[in-house]
Amino acid sequence: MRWGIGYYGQIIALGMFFQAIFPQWLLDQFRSHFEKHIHKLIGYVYPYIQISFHEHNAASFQRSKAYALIERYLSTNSAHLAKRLKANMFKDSESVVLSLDDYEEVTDVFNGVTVWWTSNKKIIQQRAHNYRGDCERRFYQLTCHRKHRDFVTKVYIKHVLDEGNTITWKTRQRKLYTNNKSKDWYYYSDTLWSHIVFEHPSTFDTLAMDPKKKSEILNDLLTFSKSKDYYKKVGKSWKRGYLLYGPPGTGKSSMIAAMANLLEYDIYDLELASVMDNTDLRRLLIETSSKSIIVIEDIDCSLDLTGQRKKKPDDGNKEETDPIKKTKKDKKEGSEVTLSGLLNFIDGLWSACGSERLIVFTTNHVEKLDPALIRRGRMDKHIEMSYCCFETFKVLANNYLGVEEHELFERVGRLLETTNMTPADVAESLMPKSDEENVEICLNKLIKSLEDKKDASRLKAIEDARIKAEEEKINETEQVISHVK
Ligand SMILES: Nc1ncnc2c1ncn2[C@@H]1O[C@H](COP(=O)(O)OP(=O)(O)OP(=O)(O)O)[C@@H](O)[C@H]1O
Repeated sequence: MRWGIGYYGQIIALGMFFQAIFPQWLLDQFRSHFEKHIHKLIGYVYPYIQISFHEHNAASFQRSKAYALIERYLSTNSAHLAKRLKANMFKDSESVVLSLDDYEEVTDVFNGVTVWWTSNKKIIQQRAHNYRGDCERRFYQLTCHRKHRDFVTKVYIKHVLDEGNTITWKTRQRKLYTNNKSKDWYYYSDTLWSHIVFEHPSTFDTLAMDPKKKSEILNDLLTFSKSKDYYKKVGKSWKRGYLLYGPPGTGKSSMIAAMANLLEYDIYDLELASVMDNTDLRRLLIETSSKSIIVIEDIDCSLDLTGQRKKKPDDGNKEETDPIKKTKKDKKEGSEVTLSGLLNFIDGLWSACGSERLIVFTTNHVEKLDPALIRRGRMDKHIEMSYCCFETFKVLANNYLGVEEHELFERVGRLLETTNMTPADVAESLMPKSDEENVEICLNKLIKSLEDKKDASRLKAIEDARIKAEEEKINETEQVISHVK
């Protein structure tokens, strides 16, 4: 006798097996087939797809970054929107943004693909224990043809967000920061820097200096700003030091403003005299942002050769009566920034926090600076801002009087060859002081002040020579007397 499930048993088992597998398989087959056809069918009737970008993140209620970038992109790239600038303009803290009216459509064409944007809103009823009310949810809706789905989701949206980022960066208001705050600020604020909007009009066009030198600096700056990968490749942090030196009024501050305007950087004007100690200096550094210029003006007045901080003349002996302020003042006077602290600030480990940064020192007396402070690698480029030469004068004449040529130019040129006058003084003479002062009057004013200066320096040279001769005579007489004795 044989034991087993038998012929019928085998068939039933097989049946049960297929029943277990097939329904699912069949259903899956059917669904995928069916869905494909349904999509095709919808595609024939309505061949477009829509993608929404909500203003607020549902979970955190924070404003969505993508929404803000799309807003920037649409407001700048839509000629249609630009036309009705007056209608929908509102000013946020940073810059002007144009918004799209509800349900208004804007068409955008990118690489031959057309998409349509609309601004929309949804009213949602909210019910919390103690709150009941409607809440408005705004969103942008992007419509495109179904066949461009991949291109739109993978390429176009990335393009919109990148452009939005660039526009945001370009249209933002730049800032001028300072660490020199009123004393009370220290008690009420956690931030080390205070700022105002930076709106200096100086540019490389208005900057008067030798054109060859100017274009060299311009190229240097532009190359720096595009060298992210290069700095990474050579293992250097992405920063560059500039030392600007020359007599007062030769345009050092104007140069810094022109640099900031060219690269669209913020400026951190660091006043070393207000920094308590090296730790404070490091904290200030950490709080600076990328794409910025850190400036220390008149560096020779802040540190002496031994690296000790100089006391401000008006620090004085005034007795502080307010006990809180007294403690603070005592603390400030007891602290100091050292040369090594400053060197660490420029190229120590901490200086690598943040990137794309320029560090600029200015001084009227380059010879007084410690060589360690200005060696290449720390201050990569040394720029001398000098007295006005003929080329410099031509830029100033164009800026202040709007002339490129004049018969008096030759005379001015000859005088500038023999007389040291700063661009600030030249600019002052060239600036018309009333409506009656025309080009000729202004140029004659400049010639007069150049001649006066030349005479004054000649007289000074004669006087110096006389004093020197007298001193030599006295020395000689003293030597003769001592010899006779
Ligand atoms: N090279 C220049 N090009 C254009 N304008 C200049 C130049 N130099 C000076 N000026 C004019 O003179 C004024 C003073 O110049 P600026 O403050 O830039 O000089 P500075 O060298 O920084 O002086 P200081 O050493 O005293 O700070 C500026 O407002 C500017 O109008």
